[in-house]
Amino acid sequence: MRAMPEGFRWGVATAAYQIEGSVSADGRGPSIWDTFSATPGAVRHGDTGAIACDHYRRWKQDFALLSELGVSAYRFSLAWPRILPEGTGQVNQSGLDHYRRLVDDLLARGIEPVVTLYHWDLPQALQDRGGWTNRATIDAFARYAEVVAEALGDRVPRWITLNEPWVSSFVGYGSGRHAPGIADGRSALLAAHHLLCAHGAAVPVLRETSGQVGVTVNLSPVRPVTPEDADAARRVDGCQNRWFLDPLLAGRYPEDMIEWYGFADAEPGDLESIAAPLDFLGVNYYTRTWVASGDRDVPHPVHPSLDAHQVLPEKLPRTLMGWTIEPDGLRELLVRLRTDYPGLPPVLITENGAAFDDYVDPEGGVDDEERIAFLAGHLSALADAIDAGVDVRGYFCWSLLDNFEWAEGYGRRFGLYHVDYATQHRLAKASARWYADVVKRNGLP
Ligand SMILES: OC[C@@H]1[C@@H](O)[C@H](O)[C@@H](O)c2[nH]c(CCc3ccccc3)c[n+]21
Repeated sequence: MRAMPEGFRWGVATAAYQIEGSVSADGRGPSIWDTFSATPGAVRHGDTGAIACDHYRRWKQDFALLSELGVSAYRFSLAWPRILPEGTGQVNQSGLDHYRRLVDDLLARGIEPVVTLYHWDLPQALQDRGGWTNRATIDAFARYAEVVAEALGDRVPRWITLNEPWVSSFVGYGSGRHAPGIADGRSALLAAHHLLCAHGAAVPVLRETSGQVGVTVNLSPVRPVTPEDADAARRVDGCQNRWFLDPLLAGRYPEDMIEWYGFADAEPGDLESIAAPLDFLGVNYYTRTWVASGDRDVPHPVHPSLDAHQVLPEKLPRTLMGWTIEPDGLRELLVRLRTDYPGLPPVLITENGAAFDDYVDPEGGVDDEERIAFLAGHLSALADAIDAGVDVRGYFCWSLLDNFEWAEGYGRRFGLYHVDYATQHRLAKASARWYADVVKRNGLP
């Protein structure tokens, strides 16, 4: 038995654009993901979030699944375009009312709402003015945080300002593989900086509420495939991990990367604002990053697209996303955080999970043993990190439901519950029953 500490929070996570659907209902405005997914070739099979899991209408049944799992917390995101359809200006009360209902139902179930303000669905109207490359978007985000704090501030116990600023900036503005589909290195750096500044502007606003405040970053330990790749690996670590951890936790950008990028867009006061004290750090972990520079160095300044540099050692098992299955990477990254960042606040694992080729068998079940093994391995590694002294307060499995997996569309299933998109029927996979037992025991059997 690997028991987690007393009071450990067990949860599952989702995000608005990936599950809600109803993209034009009740005054919602368009987001950059509505625009991007409607762009031919942008998303596999031309999939979009227009319907998704129809959660905007089926949320009450889905919340019954949370009670079935017995989770003590549920992480989800608010759709900025439902609350401020133009990104700024007029507030849409219907949008706020929807999320008030969700939060109140969770509280009535004894489930802690952990609310992400921004999980990639920037209002298109803001992107029309440059989006995250426009410094004005910082103020727009701060105003959005004020509107949300006023509406929900008395009943949300934990706020997450941003989900994964690295993906929003380097994948959305650097590689172009995510919305808004821009492939420009300098835009990626500007977007990353303004996202961090937006986080810094929102922290004091959310601190006025009764809730704790944090931010979620995706972290991945970086390994060189051969010793000759060590420099390239250090740069990928600098881009993917340190470019966000250093400002957030130490109030500075990493020197080696400032030089590598020639970055000079921080204004006086920015870094102090970004480094606002956090009540917790959200960490999303999925895999290690393997880097082979080969005859090319890490391209300047964008994070190498995963295909070009993710030369995966053949011997390692992979998920359907092509990501290596490396549970010990979770322990490794948490111990590194504790070692390298003295200011590290308590940690929440705000995402961990995997996509496998789920199959509904003739008896109507999904016996996803690979997912159970994946989760068990990562929870064991998490227990090792906690035994090593890392202060981890909770774990959120990605995801409650199969959902819209961004550029991969619906072809990649991460859910504990299988979704038949033709009927919207939810079906508990074997992993859902397994996870419910882990939650009940407060640890691995
Ligand atoms: O890909 C699974 C999940 C997404 O569905 C979540 O919305 C997102 O927060 C999330 N982040 C990561 C790791 C970073 C990453 C995201 C997308 C593409 C490549 C790497 C994996 N996931």
